[in-house]
Amino acid sequence: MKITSARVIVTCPGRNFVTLKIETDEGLTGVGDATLNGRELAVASYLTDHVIPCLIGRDPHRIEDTWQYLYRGAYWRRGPVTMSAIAAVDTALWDIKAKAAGLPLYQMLGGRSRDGALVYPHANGADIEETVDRVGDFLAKGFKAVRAQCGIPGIATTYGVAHGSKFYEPATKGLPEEQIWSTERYLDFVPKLFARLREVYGFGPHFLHDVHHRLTPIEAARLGKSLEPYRLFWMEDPSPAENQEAFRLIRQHTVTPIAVGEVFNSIHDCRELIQNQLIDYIRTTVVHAGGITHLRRIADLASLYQVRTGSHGATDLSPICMGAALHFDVWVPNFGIQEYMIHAPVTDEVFPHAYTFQDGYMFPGEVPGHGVDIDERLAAEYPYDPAYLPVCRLEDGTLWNW
Ligand SMILES: O=C(O)[C@@H](O)[C@@H](O)[C@H](O)[C@H](O)CO
Ligand SMILES: [Mg+2]
Repeated sequence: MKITSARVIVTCPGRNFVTLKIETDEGLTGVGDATLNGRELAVASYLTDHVIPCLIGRDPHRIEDTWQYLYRGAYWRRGPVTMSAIAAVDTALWDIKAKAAGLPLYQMLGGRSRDGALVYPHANGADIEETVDRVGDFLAKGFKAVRAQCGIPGIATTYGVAHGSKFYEPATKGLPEEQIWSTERYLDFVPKLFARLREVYGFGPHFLHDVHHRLTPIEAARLGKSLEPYRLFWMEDPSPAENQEAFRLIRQHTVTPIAVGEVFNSIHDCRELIQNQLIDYIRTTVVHAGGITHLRRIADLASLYQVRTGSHGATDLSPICMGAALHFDVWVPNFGIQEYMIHAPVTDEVFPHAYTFQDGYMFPGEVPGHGVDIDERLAAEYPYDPAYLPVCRLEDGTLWNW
């Protein structure tokens, strides 16, 4: 089999997505997600201008060799743009390989380790009682784990909380929105949210919380300690992780489990965190961490240290990434949980998919490949619409981590 053509499809059904479609001389096609929120066209150009010309004529079955060719062959290694582009190729090739075998992708990875993947959605509200109600809505739908984020008194805009009645969505149209942050107000407030959630729902459901890189290590340690009575499933991204060693300080102070890695793109970003057992869950994804081929390497390293997977699954990762992730999740031995921030109906229409949700779990489906496609005719009706992630400032104007 040979790759005869490949193209990038940029579309905005509700939000922007970048998709790579690879075609072969045997009529089999595969698709991969290449979406990098707020920097979409950089990956589209990387693929169109620099990667696709190298793919034509190659054997699509040689996934590992193609991965190495694009990683080592570029000379300039790693980084979110490069690794998202490689991921798109890798995902599309796994899709083709599984379709050629007539098998769902998880069978190509080694078969099922479990029936379905435990998932968590996002509940958010302007105040504690609204957040408690939103969590209740998800529990009523059968979810067994829910992430809770809440507006903080005295801060106009809080990470993870919707403006008005619209669903929360990270990127906004126009130039980056500026948000204000107060660590002091946040640290005082968050334990009250989880105290109330445990009071209302008891200790049956799993609760998760995303700090979104806002704290210094000692502040993160304080938050972890103050949340211990509420037994969170995890505290996510408590502090920026460029300095992996910094997590030792957090770890020494608290037994609240820690999840990190949605912004990582390489095994080297998390090697020390994993080998020193400074985290409990690794959140690298198919799209931003070099595809299934590289994610598998990260998960295997993590398994040696009893670190489990908890892949990023926000709406800015396309249904193609979600489909591929679910095949990975039902296979990977050291699975923890999968994020499932539910896509808008218009997104689902453009990306028809075989995956389903039932009683707190998601199932990748049994169709050959990863089970997600793109309706190109419909996609063309939603042209690219530039949007940016917000930026964050402290109350005195200092630029901070969003
Ligand atoms: O855990 C999460 O889902 C978040 O951290 C993301 O929504 C993140 O803000 C976006 O993916 C950024 O594009
Ligand atoms: Mg996050």
